[in-house]
Amino acid sequence: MLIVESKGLIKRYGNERVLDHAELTIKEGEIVGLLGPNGAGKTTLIHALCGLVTIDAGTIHLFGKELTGNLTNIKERIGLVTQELTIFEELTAKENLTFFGGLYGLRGETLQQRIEDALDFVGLQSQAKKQPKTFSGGMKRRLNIACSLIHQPKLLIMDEPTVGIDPQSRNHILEAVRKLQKQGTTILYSTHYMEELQAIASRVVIMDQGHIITEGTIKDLIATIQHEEKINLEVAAASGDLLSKLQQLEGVKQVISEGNNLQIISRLGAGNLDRTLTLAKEAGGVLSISAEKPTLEDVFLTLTGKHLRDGEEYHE
Ligand SMILES: Nc1ncnc2c1ncn2[C@@H]1O[C@H](COP(=O)(O)OP(=O)(O)OP(=O)(O)O)[C@@H](O)[C@H]1O
Repeated sequence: MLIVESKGLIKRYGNERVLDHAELTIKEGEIVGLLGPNGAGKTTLIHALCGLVTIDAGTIHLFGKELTGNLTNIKERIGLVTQELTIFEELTAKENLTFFGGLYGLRGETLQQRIEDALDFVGLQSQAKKQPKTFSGGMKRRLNIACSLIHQPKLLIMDEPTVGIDPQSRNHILEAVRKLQKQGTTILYSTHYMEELQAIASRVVIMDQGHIITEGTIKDLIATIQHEEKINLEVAAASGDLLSKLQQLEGVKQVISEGNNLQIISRLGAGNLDRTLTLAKEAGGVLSISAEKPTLEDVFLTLTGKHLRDGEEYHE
């Protein structure tokens, strides 16, 4: 079953088309990664899917129903983790969850059980009675996620949930996302961090200038780009003779040397690792070697001509 189906979405701010025929489908049980450079329209798309911005044209179906008119029945099945924190700093973690649970009509024992489950899910059980103002940035983000899970949504939409957080909190969040998927939740996950998608996404959708420019599994996306293989080599002695022999290997496009560090760039599939190693050993020995395969970052760069935003330092 399709949980999300948007067709021909257009959203204008002034003369700018922020969404320009954005088409997105998400099947039940998928974790779909949403990637795009700054300003691509990801947050606008997410807000449109949650009914938070009105669209100028197009249709959105969630759980098979069109997102128009009375939305309560649809909205209660969605959880949104916003980019900005939506928790109350002066309330304890438990009081925050009680508040958000109350908004969904949860009461009594059910609410208490959900609060425990939500805290457990994000690894904050021991912090239940503490105020978020005493938390690290990562703990606040985890509480923010717990608040959006309290009503056990069938579709969870996460808009850059790990920006600027510590590695431990990031791992907690990725682990929680995997667990949610196993429990049957469908997830749309927007991020700038390729390695997160590598770890969790069933499928990746790349967005630029208001529309989806490509989508597929990470493996399939990488297979679509013609790329080079790179071998990085540190040798005992980078003689002119070695450089010229490496240059003559079949499929080698370029040999870049910087002291005893060499980078050999070959056509994809040239399979020069063994031959490179043999030549370097004959020339005096190899201190280190590594091979680089094309990554999702390369796909992104090829398609958009842009780098993703540099990863921020985390701050506590
Ligand atoms: N309320 C608004 N009024 C006017 N312009 C807006 C508004 N909201 C977004 N925009 C513009 O729409 C474009 C897309 O913004 P959006 O936040 O959807 O991008 P994004 O892909 O989520 O970017 P980021 O990765 O930086 O969060 C940007 O040019 C932004 O300035």
